[in-house]
Amino acid sequence: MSEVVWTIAGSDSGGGAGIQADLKAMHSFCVHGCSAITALTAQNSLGVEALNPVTQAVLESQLQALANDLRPQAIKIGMLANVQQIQLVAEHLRYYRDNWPCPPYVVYDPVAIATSGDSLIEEDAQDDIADAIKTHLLPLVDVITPNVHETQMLTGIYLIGPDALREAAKRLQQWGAKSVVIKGGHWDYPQGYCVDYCREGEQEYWLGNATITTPHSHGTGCTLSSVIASCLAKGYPLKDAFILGKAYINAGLKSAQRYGEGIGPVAQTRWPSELADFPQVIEPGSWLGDELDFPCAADFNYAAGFAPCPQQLGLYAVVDSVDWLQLCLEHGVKTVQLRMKDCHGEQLEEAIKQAIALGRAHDAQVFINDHWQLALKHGAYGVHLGQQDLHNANLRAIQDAGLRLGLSTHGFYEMLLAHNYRPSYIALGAIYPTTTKDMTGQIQGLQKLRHFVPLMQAHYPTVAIGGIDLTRIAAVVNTGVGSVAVVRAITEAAHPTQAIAQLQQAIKDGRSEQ
Ligand SMILES: Cc1ncc(COP(=O)(O)OP(=O)(O)O)c(N)n1
Ligand SMILES: Cc1ncsc1CCOP(=O)(O)O
Ligand SMILES: [Mg+2]
Repeated sequence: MSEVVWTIAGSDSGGGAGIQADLKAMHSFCVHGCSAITALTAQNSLGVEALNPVTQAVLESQLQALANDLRPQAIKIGMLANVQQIQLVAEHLRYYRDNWPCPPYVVYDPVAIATSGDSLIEEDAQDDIADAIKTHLLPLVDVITPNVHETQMLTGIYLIGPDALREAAKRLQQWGAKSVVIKGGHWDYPQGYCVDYCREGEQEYWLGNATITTPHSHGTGCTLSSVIASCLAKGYPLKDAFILGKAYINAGLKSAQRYGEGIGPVAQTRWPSELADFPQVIEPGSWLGDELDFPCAADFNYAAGFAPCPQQLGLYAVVDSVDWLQLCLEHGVKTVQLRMKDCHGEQLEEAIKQAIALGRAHDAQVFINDHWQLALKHGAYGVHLGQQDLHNANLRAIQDAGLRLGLSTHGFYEMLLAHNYRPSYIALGAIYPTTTKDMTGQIQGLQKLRHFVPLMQAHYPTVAIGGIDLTRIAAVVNTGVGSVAVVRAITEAAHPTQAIAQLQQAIKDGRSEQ
């Protein structure tokens, strides 16, 4: 059953923004959208002709009907036309928070001005509205998604550079919003780029892409916040929800069309699957990172990438000893990783040397986990690193020495971060629960793997890892993933050599069915 998401927002008679956009975006992300309408705006592509807020009773009755039967996993709030509506919605949200066993995520897009430049709040009450938002609504909001104008209107901070965005986001958090996404669509900093900022608790990250030039951008704010709400409802972390929202908007801007004589709507497409539509995670040392003055110590060459490895890595055995490594190689496994967590000093170095030599003797791809210095020293085929290692390892040295680099990822944000480095392969995990490693909160499931593979495999060899065994391997291979990495399916099998043969056969069978 799909998740339920509400939009509490205004109707746009022109069909491009408001609840019309929200419901279409929710449909694209496979959730069931419900609506409580705050105003029946009279709009077309040229502007807003009337606001027509509904009465308190009309709004109240819609919220009651939904609460009685269709409890949501997430609520997106858009246009609230006046102070009374803000207070009413806040009262309801407080009730859900205090009384429902699973209160919904609340995503608030503080719509104040339409793309046409027209106001969407009752103009004589602007200050009162801003005060009511801060006092009543923000303490109940998980994510607020203002654009630069709305951020300035709410905080009074003029957004001249990255530090001003940080300060404004902190201020919105002080008023109660847990996370803040500031949309850079109107920021144009650096020129020709759209840079968005997210502050989640104490953490911050920046996403950027070249500006997509089209006049037809009506409804982008409504759409982005609806996608974020839908993805939160589906269990994605905010980082991934934000990225999926950006990719959806980028794809929509690229195919936006004119309807009417003015500003057309962003197109509502489908779940994004083209890497070219995804934003870049901006890191220190990248061009955008330099433009934003991110402090940078390393001189990594982002453009150069890492040496390639075969597109289909096949069965990928991850083992913790040279004996296991040898057994796998002798039984035809061509991709093996030495993952030794409790071995140090000379013993570790000796094991790594032997593993590299065995890999060469069997003409196989042997990756060394974690110990990149020893892998470099002894000329390994490749190194496998986790996301945390990216900031400690000397990636430049690994790159210059021609070693392959495999990177772990756990979702869209980490995939895009990995993509910055142009690694030799990208792994996604854990697909299923596993006892080999604590992956609490990081179980991806098959559905996410189904999104990961088409996005990545035109660009990288892909690997699925975590909890995969003979009973699950067919479903995993069916996603089109290039390689299946396993630990226990081999090392805890009653007959490991037989298990290797069966796993290899399952991969072969799965491929021939594709
Ligand atoms: C193929 C493959 N994918 C992911 C991992 C996990 O690596 P990492 O994140 O470095 O965690 P540890 O393995 O070091 O616990 C992997 N080893 N192999
Ligand atoms: C190292 C690692 N990284 C993500 S899941 C995992 C463990 C996979 O082990 P198993 O195949 O036994 O579930
Ligand atoms: Mg590691």
